[in-house]
Amino acid sequence: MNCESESSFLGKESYAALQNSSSPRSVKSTGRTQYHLNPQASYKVAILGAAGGIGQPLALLVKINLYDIANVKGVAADLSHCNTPAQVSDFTGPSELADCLKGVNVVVIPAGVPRKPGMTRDDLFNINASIVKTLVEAVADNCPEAFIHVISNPVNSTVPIAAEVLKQKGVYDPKKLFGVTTLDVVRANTFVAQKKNLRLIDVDVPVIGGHAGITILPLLSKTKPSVCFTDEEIHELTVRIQNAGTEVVEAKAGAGSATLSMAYAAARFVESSLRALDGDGDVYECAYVQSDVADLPFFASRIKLGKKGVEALISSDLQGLTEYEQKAVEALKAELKSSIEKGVGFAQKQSVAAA
Ligand SMILES: NC(=O)C1=CN([C@@H]2O[C@H](COP(=O)(O)OP(=O)(O)OC[C@H]3O[C@@H](n4cnc5c(N)ncnc54)[C@H](O)[C@@H]3O)[C@@H](O)[C@H]2O)C=CC1
Ligand SMILES: O=C([O-])CC(=O)C(=O)O
Repeated sequence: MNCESESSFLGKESYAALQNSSSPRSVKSTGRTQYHLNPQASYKVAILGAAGGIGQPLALLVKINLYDIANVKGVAADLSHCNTPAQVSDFTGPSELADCLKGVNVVVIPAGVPRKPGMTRDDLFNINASIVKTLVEAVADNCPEAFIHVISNPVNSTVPIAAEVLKQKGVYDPKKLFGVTTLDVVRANTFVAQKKNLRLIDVDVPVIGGHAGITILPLLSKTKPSVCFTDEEIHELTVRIQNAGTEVVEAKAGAGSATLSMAYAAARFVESSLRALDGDGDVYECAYVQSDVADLPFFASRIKLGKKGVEALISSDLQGLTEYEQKAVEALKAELKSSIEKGVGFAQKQSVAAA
């Protein structure tokens, strides 16, 4: 089955809700409250892992091509009754993956297993590394020009795996590969607004580094609007943001990790990507990408998104850091480096084994 969105990727109502409840800097900095995608344009988004805890609510917000190894027909049938313009199609199993990906502009990958209490994200490596590798190979074969959003954990390693796979296939464009760290920003904005009694819509905290434990580093000194924090508040907020995923894993007590907030965050990142593809010249998000801002090959920072993907890395966020933040940047480097090397090593070994 093939599908195409008729006008915008979200139904009018979902799109408006998302616009009103998220606060990307770009929207505020231009004084705009809403960006409308070109009604003549048509974009395709595929979700790989669409039957899962993240995939289903994400599909509600971004209903387009849904793929899973599990049956995704019911999810598609259910969503198809929403009176929103985007069409939804379902694809199940490896034999339908190529059809799902043909002509797609944005591929979102939440396929893989989630954590249970007591596990680290890295404990998911053995299962999720192969899943991401296989799916990215299919992306390389069927829609090599697409923006790729990697959600599957451990993101610090799965993104380098995806990069190696794309290199092996000869189609790597570092500007189009993203580890999705939007949830870290969403959490930082929420927790800061709560703590300081600010309007949520006004708050924007850049989060840099990676997506696990101490590699998640909110730059509270760069919060917009400018806010004064005590040292205790900075430490408490930083630790809460770093452990927020674990907070949800423990509260769910074995039933998985964050799904609804992740779907919300992923929909925001998809929306930003589509706005960029559509020609909006003012789109900024944080994401984990190939980078040169911190002596590591991959690093999360604010980026400017354009039609061709990453247009600029906003390295100025790393200047003028507080002593606390500088120490935290230095402290995260060893763990992030080792996660990157683990991902690269895995992909290279697999390639040698296959040769
Ligand atoms: N980047 C981030 O901020 C976050 C990342 N995650 C990660 O997202 C991933 C998914 O989480 P959930 O949706 O809660 O898990 P889930 O288990 O509910 O769903 C995963 C889905 O992936 C599917 N799947 C497995 N192998 C596949 C394959 N080869 N091809 C296509 N689909 C496949 C499964 O059938 C399932 O429907 C986990 O690795 C989790 O750690 C979760 C929250 C936040
Ligand atoms: O904590 C997890 O395993 C899922 C995740 O990445 C998050 O919620 O940030």
